[in-house]
Amino acid sequence: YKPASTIHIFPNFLTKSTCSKLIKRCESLTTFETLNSNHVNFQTPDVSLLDYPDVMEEFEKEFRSVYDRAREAYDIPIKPYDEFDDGRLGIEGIPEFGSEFVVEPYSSSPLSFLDLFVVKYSSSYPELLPHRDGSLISFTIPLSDVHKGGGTMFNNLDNDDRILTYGDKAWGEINGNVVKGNKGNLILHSGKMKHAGSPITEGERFVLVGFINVDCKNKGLFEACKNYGRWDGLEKRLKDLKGTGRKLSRSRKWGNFKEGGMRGGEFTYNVDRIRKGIEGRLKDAEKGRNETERFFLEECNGGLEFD
Ligand SMILES: O=C(O)CCC(=O)C(=O)O
Ligand SMILES: [Fe+2]
Repeated sequence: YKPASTIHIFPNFLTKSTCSKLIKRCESLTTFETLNSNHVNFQTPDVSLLDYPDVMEEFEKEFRSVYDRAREAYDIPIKPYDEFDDGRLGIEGIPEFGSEFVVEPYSSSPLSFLDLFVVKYSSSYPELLPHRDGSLISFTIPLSDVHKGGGTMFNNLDNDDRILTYGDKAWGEINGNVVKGNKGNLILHSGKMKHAGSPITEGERFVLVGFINVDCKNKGLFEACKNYGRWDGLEKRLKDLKGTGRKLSRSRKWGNFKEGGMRGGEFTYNVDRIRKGIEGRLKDAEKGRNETERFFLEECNGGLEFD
């Protein structure tokens, strides 16, 4: 494995015109005036593209190739979800929540978006404080470059040893511990490394941010991170939906949780059961049963190196 502390940069991942198109599209959907409460602890003025299937479709090719680059960067094999699923998460019909909440348990890719959103930083919201994401893998793609300051700060980045670029070396610049990639660059990093949105001092900064979920059998911490990260958002969505008669389902296409109607092969989520599953995963991970688990435990899950 490459160290989880490596920041992977793919220059010119999106063309400049795709970046502008995406900003325009988002501005037609929101004024970016309110904070997105889906991100429980670190809210940003953003629009979640997962709520807009037509946008997901319009940029499908680009979004899908994020998965390809993530697999390349983190050596993630392509396998159907069924092969990984050992059933321990306990997704099955349990009456507690009634049939109000349903999910589709299968996904054809080990990767899926926990969230995918465009943030707008401006004088009214110039920065995002240091945090870890719920996701094991996260990414940012700068969509604009007409601002001063900005960029993504990584707590423990004191030189560019941790940066791995692919192809074109002219990716942008590093100032202290702030990575300021050029417009359209894909910057992949572990969500478990502490990072922040560095303050902008002038102009506006649009950035596409994604939280990537990783499914992988018998890799305790993969699972722990996955479910731990998923928990906040899922719990919030369940709360919001309770009593409304609306349903929560898992989109087959993108593997993320979405509001939606009933589809074939669905199961009911039992919240306590999921919580138990998550706790079990975390315990397994703490025991460090195998090399992979130890690796992620030490390197990814808040080891001292990352504080
Ligand atoms: O603005 C950035 O570069 C980082 C954004 C971020 O970390 C997040 O939205 O979770
Ligand atoms: Fe983040």
